[in-house]
Order: sequence, then structure tokens, then C-alpha cells
Amino acid sequence: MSVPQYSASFSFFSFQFPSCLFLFFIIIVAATSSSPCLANVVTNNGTRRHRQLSVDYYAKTCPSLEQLVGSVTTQQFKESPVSGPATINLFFHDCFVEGCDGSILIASKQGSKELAEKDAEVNRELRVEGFETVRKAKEAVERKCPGVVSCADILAIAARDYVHLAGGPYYQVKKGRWDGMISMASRVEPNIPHANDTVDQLIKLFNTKGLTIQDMVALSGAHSIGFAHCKHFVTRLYNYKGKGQPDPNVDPKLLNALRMYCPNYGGNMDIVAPFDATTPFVFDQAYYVNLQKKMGLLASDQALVLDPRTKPFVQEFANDKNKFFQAFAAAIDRLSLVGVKRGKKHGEKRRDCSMHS
Ligand code: HEM
Ligand SMILES: [Ca+2]
Repeated sequence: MSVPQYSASFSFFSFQFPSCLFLFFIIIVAATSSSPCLANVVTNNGTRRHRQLSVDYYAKTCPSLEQLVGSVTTQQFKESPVSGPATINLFFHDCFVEGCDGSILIASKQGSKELAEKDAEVNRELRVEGFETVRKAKEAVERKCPGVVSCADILAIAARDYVHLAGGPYYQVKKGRWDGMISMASRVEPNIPHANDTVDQLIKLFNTKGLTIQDMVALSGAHSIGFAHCKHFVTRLYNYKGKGQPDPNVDPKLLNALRMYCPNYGGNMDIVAPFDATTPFVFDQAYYVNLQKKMGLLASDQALVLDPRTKPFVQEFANDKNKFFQAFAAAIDRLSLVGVKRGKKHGEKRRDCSMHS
């Protein structure tokens, strides 16, 4: 497993302030089974329907699909490792709005009153590298298997590749999703979790997608890699709950470090901090270990260790990487089946993922 040079694991506390800390704060300009399975699909209106997806769905029509996507993800990961977190987050944001149907990839139509999902406020932070990965992978797939493979399936495969490339578990991706016909910015807000959501709100939201508390805690482990903009955690640093004090559940050294880069007023809006201060490019269980040390970045991350419903899972995953990997693989499999569409009546196969066909 090759991990990019600057992603070597280092300890937050071994850092000298302030000279080395910049490594953690990057200014980003620009923003298992092969038999068919019965997916328990939750549709937008909450009803459940059974639809079939399978690991070998494209065995006849596009047998080299996984290699084609894999060549793009491997290359992208080498050239720009942030493509990993970018694509995993993109997949999550796709699945939670209209289901895993590529609706996030649609570009807004010029002059149209309703913006597409990708232009909703929370989605404007999604990095271009995720969209680029899907675009390049789709191009490679279209050259070999024109008009056959959905964008939604390509995104699901690419997200899996990056989890594995970053050191996480390898799992089989079930395929056979069709691309969705609806992409509306107004549908995004109520379906995407926020950094200041309570555990109760998070549990409820994940539950509406058919995901359990354990799934939610395991999937949050995706924050083992990637970065967040200051605005998502700045109130924790200065004015937690409007009381003019920092959140008592932030480790003092982390607090100081984060304050240096995220001033209370007038900071650079492009500055981001790593979710996992110890191994920000390695998909491992350090995220959960850090939560136990008050080193969670978002209030919603730290809250997982403070609530009795989620804390036992945090402890289990912190202590046992294999348990985390197993739970993550099972949870992302369930995530990847949320709201999937099958057939011409409900979906499309786009050639250009950013446009309806
Ligand atoms: C549990 C509720 C969750 C909340 C409140 C949450 C919130 C956030 C926020 C605020 C960011 C930073 C966005 C930015 O500043 O650009 C972020 C980034 C990220 N999220 Fe989550 N998230 C949650 C669950 C998930 C899940 C389930 C996954 C995937 C399975 C995920 C994967 C990621 C990744 C990989 C990033 C980093 C993106 C990058 O560096 O480009 N998150 N999340
Ligand atoms: Ca979607």
C-alpha cells in the first residue's frame, strides 16, 4: 500500500509549535458475496422496497469496469491524495440526497430557477477532485463500454477504491444502480448532517436512511481522513453555546493550535484543519482514539464519545481496528444501497455525469 510521502503518520503532540503545524493546515484554493443480493432500499418517502444489485452486474457488459475505474483512482491518489476524502464525502452526499443515484454530479442549468444539488450551500464545499475523479473514470469506462455503466456505480466504486488506497478495508461493491432524474438544491439541506447537530438529530437522520447507530458511528470513521473549514468548528474555539468560552471538550493543545489558524473574526475562509490530527491521510482507527482524548474536530465528532448510545461503539472501534474495518465495510455497503433506482422508468444511464441524458 503506497501512502503519499507527506502522509506518514506523525503525532500531533510531537509537533513543535508553530513551525511544523502548517503541515496540518492546508489552504485549499477552490474550493462480500458475489451472488445477487436483496437490497433493503429506503426511498425518499421512507418506504422500503426490495431491489436487486449484484457484485457481478457488469460481468458480461463491462468486465473490466473495476480495473478501468481503478487505474484512474490509483493515478489520482498519487497525484493528489485529497481526491480520497473528496470522493468519499461526495459519495456520502450523493447517497443521502435522493439515494445513491449520481444526483450530486448534475450541473445546474443556466438560467434555470432551481439550482442542482451540487450548488446547494453545503455542497459548494465539496472539492473538485471528487467530481474530477468521477469524470475521468467515466471517460475511461465510456471508451470501453459505451452507454452501459451508471455514474452512480462509478462513484460507489471510486469511493471504495480510495478507502482502500488510504489504508482502509477493501469491500466488494454491489452494482446495478441507475442515475437519478432529480437533482434539486432545495432537497439537500434537510438531508445532510451538520457539525452542530446533536447525537439525537444524527441518529434520527441516519435512521431515515435505514442506517443504525452502529452504522452511523462506523461511517463517521471516514473522518479518519480529510479536512474541514474553520467555520464548522470555530464556535467551539471561542464561544461555545454562546457563553464566551471554548468547548470544555477540546484538548487544550489542540485548542491552541486550532485558534492560531482559525481566528474568531476575519480569518481566511479557505483554511482547513484535519479531522484526524495524528494520521490525516491514513484510513485507520486513530479518529476514535482521538475522540477519547478530546481531539475531535467537529462538535458532532466529539459528541459521539459523550453520548451513552454511541460511546460503546467509539470504544470498540478505538480498541480494535479490525472491528472498525468490518463495521465500516458493512455500513458503507448499506449506505450504498440507499434509495437506488433500477430501470428506465426510474432512472437513466448518463454518458456525461454532469448532464441528464
Ligand atoms: C455523522 C454526521 C456527519 C457530519 C456532521 C459531517 C460533517 C462534515 C463536515 C462539516 C465536513 C467538512 C466540510 C468542509 O469544510 O469542507 C465533512 C467532511 C468530510 N466528511 Fe463528513 N460528516 C458526517 C458524516 C460523514 C460520513 C457518513 C462520511 C462518509 C462515509 C463522511 C465523510 C467525510 C469526508 C471524507 C470529509 C472530508 C472531505 C475533504 O477533505 O474533502 N462524513 N463532514
Ligand atoms: Ca443522490
